[in-house]
Amino acid sequence: MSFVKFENVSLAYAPGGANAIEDVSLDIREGEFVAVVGPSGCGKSTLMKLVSGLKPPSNGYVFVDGREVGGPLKIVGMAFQAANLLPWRNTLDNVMLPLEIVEPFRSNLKKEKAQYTADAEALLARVGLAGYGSKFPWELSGGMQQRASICRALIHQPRLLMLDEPFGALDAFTREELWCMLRDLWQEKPFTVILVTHDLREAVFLADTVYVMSKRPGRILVRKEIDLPRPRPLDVTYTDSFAAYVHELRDHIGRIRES
Ligand SMILES: Nc1ncnc2c1ncn2[C@@H]1O[C@H](COP(=O)(O)OP(=O)(O)OP(=O)(O)O)[C@@H](O)[C@H]1O
Repeated sequence: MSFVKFENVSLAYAPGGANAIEDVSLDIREGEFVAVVGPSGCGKSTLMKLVSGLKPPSNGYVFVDGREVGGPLKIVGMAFQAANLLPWRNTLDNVMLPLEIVEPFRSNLKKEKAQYTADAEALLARVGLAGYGSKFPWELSGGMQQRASICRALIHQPRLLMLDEPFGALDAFTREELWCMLRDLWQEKPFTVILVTHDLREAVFLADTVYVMSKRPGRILVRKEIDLPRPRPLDVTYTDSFAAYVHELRDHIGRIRES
């Protein structure tokens, strides 16, 4: 049974205008780690907006957890390329923000404040930010801000984590560190992930399944299962089988760009 299901979904931002994505069908099972790659403007972020209920489809149906999506979903956590931490809140208060918004946490906040704070501190420690809760975003490096942003996306234990190029602005070493952080968080307690990325190595290292989208209007051209054993150490990125997956995906993208 699929957890996220698209049935022949198209979306035109302007009524009657050109489609941003067209006739997209896909099935994602609960706990699956999916990466979506494709040329710039192919509709990857549009796909995210449809899953999270921020945009309704112009045609077709989007289902999450067996129900048609009809508005913003609370079982979703999101993180983007910019960490977007609120500068006037310290790191701990940034991480705890969803608990002030999402039910049932919001109603229980006063009663459970101590427990929620302990949970947020444990999550920060889990990603290497123990002791940084009282620091403000501008006192953290870019990689630390992004770690905190992922903690904020996960604090309300969403069943679906949506990541839109979360590591795109980071240097190569920090990026690889954060791949491992995400791998470990997911491995420990698998939630469903949809990761939009331009980085094919990132997609192959992290995902169970990689979808390749065409140029606008975005369609799903390829669905590739990544059959590398888990847990995946970073060293797997130096193996021939890893390189073969990356080359195959690069060939698809190359052909799309030429077409
Ligand atoms: N709010 C909007 N109004 C009108 N058109 C939009 C809107 N958002 C996106 N588009 C258009 O829809 C298409 C898909 O955009 P989208 O942001 O989903 O692509 P993307 O694959 O995420 O791009 P990138 O890789 O550059 O981030 C683009 O042609 C874009 O111009």
